[in-house]
Amino acid sequence: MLSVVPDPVVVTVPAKVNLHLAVGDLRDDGYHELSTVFQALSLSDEVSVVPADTLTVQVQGEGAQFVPTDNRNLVWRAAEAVADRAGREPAVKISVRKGIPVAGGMAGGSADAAATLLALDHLWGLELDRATLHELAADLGSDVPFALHGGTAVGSGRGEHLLPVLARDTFHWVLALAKGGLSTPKVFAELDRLRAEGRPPRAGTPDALMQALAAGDAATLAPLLVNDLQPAALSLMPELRRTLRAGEAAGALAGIVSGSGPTCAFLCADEQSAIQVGAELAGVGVCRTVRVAAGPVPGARLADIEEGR
Ligand SMILES: C[C@@](CO)(OP(=O)(O)O)[C@H](O)COP(=O)(O)OP(=O)(O)OC[C@H]1O[C@@H](n2ccc(N)nc2=O)[C@H](O)[C@@H]1O
Ligand SMILES: Nc1ncnc2c1ncn2[C@@H]1O[C@H](COP(=O)(O)OP(=O)(O)O)[C@@H](O)[C@H]1O
Repeated sequence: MLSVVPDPVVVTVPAKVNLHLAVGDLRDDGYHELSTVFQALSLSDEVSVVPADTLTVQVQGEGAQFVPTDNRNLVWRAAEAVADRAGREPAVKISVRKGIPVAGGMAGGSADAAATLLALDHLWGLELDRATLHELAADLGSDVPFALHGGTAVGSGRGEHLLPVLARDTFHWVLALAKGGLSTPKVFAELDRLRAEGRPPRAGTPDALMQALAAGDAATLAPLLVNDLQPAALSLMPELRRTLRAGEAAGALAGIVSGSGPTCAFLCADEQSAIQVGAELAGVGVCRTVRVAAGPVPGARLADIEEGR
């Protein structure tokens, strides 16, 4: 008898950069109150799911050797959460192809979790509504709802309450991927330590930044990029100062640490400039590798299997 191997459900999901990241005080639940503007970038992971006897996870691609394949992987937890909601066993094989740097401040694990929610919803024909997917996402991590959402959005609370932001046109970025990673909780803890010593200053409101986004004006946007976690990331990884200086010297409009770092994101005037900045930055040895990306792009979405493969 012929056994039919079902087609996998494949979802692509973008990385994010925080254009504005204002970190409030530590809350009783161990999280910091955030006010952030996220933008989804054209650097993505791909998550495939296929029915299997038991839940397994495999990871390949960029930094795969640093990613756990057991229940510490966010895709594992996402699968259990959807299965629980559907009242069934999480009997699937999940394959993750990483393009987003691991522990890079670009929310790769969160992206994979969001992709898994969408993929299993489709595989199991659940037709969960957006609100349910969002609720499952927020339970998995602060950045997971944005990975579902994509585009450009303001996040509040832990980052899980989202409102879309109008961004005209496309912005062009160069990403400098670092040699190691930074742990998100350690970077927040370092910020608390620096603040206890009375430094550094806190970001204000993102009103002017939102106007620059609506106008699609990269030159106006550049000096408004701000990240309260940057001093903490630089304190833990001082060599990032050189990376930031090198990107600006290469012609970027501005450079910023992405989220909790250590990836540095450089906003460029246009695509041509991004290609030039990327090439120059790659040549000066201040990072492991560079990527050119554009944003905003949509959130997690089913890959078009007919056309794509
Ligand atoms: C900093 C940001 C900015 O977008 O992203 P990354 O740069 O890590 O990608 C996020 O807030 C990270 O979100 P995410 O990586 O999902 O974090 P979570 O799993 O929810 O939290 C991990 C840990 O980080 C700290 N944490 C996280 C979010 C927050 N608002 N306050 C915190 O203090 C807490 O110690 C928490 O236990
Ligand atoms: N699917 C996943 N992809 C990447 N990292 C994951 C994943 N699941 C769990 N992790 C763990 O989460 C940590 C943070 O990863 P990641 O989401 O890539 O970075 P960040 O929180 O800086 O945006 C990693 O060091 C890894 O151990």
